[in-house]
Amino acid sequence: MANPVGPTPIDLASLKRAPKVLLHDHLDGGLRPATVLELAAETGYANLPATTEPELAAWFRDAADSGSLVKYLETFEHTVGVMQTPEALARVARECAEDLAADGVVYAEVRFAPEQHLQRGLSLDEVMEAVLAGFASGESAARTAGRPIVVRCLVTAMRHAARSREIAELTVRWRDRGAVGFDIAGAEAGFPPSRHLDAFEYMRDHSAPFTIHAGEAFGLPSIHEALAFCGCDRLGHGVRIVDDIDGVEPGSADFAGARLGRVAARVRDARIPLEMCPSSNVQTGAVASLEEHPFNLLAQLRFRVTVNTDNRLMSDTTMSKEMLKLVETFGYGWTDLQRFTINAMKSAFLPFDERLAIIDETIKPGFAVLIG
Ligand SMILES: O=c1[nH]cnc2c1ncn2[C@@H]1O[C@H](CO)[C@@H](O)[C@H]1O
Ligand SMILES: [Zn+2]
Repeated sequence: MANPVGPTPIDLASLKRAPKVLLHDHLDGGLRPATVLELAAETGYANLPATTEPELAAWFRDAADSGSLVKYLETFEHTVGVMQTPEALARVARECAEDLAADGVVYAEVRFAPEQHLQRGLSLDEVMEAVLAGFASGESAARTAGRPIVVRCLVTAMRHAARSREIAELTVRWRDRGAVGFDIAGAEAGFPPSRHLDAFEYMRDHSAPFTIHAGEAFGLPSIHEALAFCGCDRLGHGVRIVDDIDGVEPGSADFAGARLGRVAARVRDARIPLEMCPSSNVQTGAVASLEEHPFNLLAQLRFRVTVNTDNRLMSDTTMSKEMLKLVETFGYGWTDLQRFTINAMKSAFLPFDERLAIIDETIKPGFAVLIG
């Protein structure tokens, strides 16, 4: 129904009502601080760097604010450390679905690396079972609370390790039970995507999609490899694609003279989705500040940009907060936010008919109310 008084002002409360789509969110980067403390007590994890909820929340945010991806990733030791039992994994997954739904996310792909959750003897399949059961239970709690959400899982392999082929097989094994795609994550410099070619070949051989963290802490060659050698369907971050665009001054709003190199042109022409995570990129030093984030340049040049959280705990963020930051920095309105949201839904690893239904039945009507 149209809003008789025109567009709703954009603030955190109205953004929470907007139907949002999240493609890049790490399960082990989104725990509630209180849950980290409780799980540590329950499972006997003794290495937490703080003992109260506010101190722990601040510790994650400040430690992640390091300007270096490698240092940023060190904070995951403590979240992964408390996610080693089926009960803990299921609880974290359930709360993740509930928290996203409460923020107005209607579709989410949440990723994690099963190989990091074997410290207490679980098998890879037991880890998958616990996490997917947690998502299902979170979905049903959200439905009961009147905020329905669809949550699917992306299965990540760690790029410094050597289990990616096995993880790709795990993904395909679970694909009809909620695992919709595969990913590689972890430190990027020194660990190029081409180290994991056999995993990507396995995915392609099984007609199964994957995304690759590329162009975050390392430059254009990483993006080129991810596309040309590995054949990824989406790019995690991909911010360094800006290195292949000339003719625009950093921070300038004049995009008319932009010239795209071959890789950037390929990304735009093939409509390769970019999973952009603004706050995370500032924390890891991938960009110097939000003002200098290439999100707006890429959006204006009509790359298929999407808005994501990456790690809600480390960045003290939500989808609504990421959108608010973009609105405040670049002056976006509801129609821009709707475009980014539809970009994301079109790029999801969900079957086409299900994507279309969410766009037509949830996203467009939800934004229509706000646009007025
Ligand atoms: O922005 C990122 N870049 C690369 N790796 C990441 C990022 N955020 C999290 N992880 C890594 O992915 C693992 C599985 O979820 C996390 O444990 C963390 O090591
Ligand atoms: Zn990530």
